[in-house]
Amino acid sequence: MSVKIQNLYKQYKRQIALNNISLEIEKGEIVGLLGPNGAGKTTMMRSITGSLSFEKGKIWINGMDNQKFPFKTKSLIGYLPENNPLYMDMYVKEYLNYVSDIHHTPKGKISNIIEKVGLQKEQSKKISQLSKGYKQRVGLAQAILFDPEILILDEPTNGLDPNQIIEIRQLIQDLGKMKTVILSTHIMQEVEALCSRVILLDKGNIIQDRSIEDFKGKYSSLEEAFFEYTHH
Ligand SMILES: Nc1ncnc2c1ncn2[C@@H]1O[C@H](COP(=O)(O)OP(=O)(O)OP(=O)(O)O)[C@@H](O)[C@H]1O
Repeated sequence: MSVKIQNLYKQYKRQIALNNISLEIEKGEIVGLLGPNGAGKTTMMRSITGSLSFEKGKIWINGMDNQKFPFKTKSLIGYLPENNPLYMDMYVKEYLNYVSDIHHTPKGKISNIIEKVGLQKEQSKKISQLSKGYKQRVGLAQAILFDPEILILDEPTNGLDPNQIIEIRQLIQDLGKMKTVILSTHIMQEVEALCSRVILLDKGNIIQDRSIEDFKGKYSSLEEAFFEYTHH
């Protein structure tokens, strides 16, 4: 099992963000993590990456408890956070060199990754000078640079133009052939194009966890299914 969560409970002051959720994700799955605003998606992703502490429950990454083995489990996960925090004053290559140092990755891999995410023409620019879509590509590059087994992507195509969306989706699809991917998005087309399974969170609870076909069920589209499951 790539990711296993048992009875995960997280509360921010009086706000329950995750209410005893449990799930298992197999190696090689591309799972769509859906839910209305405030459902708990980012909280769940940050808990898996080990960047957020939680009150109750356990998370295992490749069988290792992520609270007992924070360094080892972190080294298995590439994470593209929602707001894609980057060092704006750094140049693209300089930043990727820096990330590569942190993960002790061979420097030779950087040019390969730059090519993979389509940053060749922008690689000598300062990050602050890049368009939103290219900043997103730098975020993806840092997430995959150390070849993690698990990728957690929070709205990866947010802010990209239609051409870039197609390219990045293709990249995610390719990555999904070798890796476990957890993808949070509000774009149902993206879920349809990439995911085999959907996990739907609402108010901190998992209200659906099934194959994309079963999730769609009797509804005419994923949008309609989402609406029916979450509109109360
Ligand atoms: N640092 C925080 N302090 C207090 N409450 C928080 C904090 N972070 C999140 N929350 C609350 O926890 C709940 C879950 O938030 P979370 O960001 O995980 O939702 P989300 O599903 O990622 O939402 P979105 O789709 O809007 O990004 C929300 O009610 C949110 O207001």
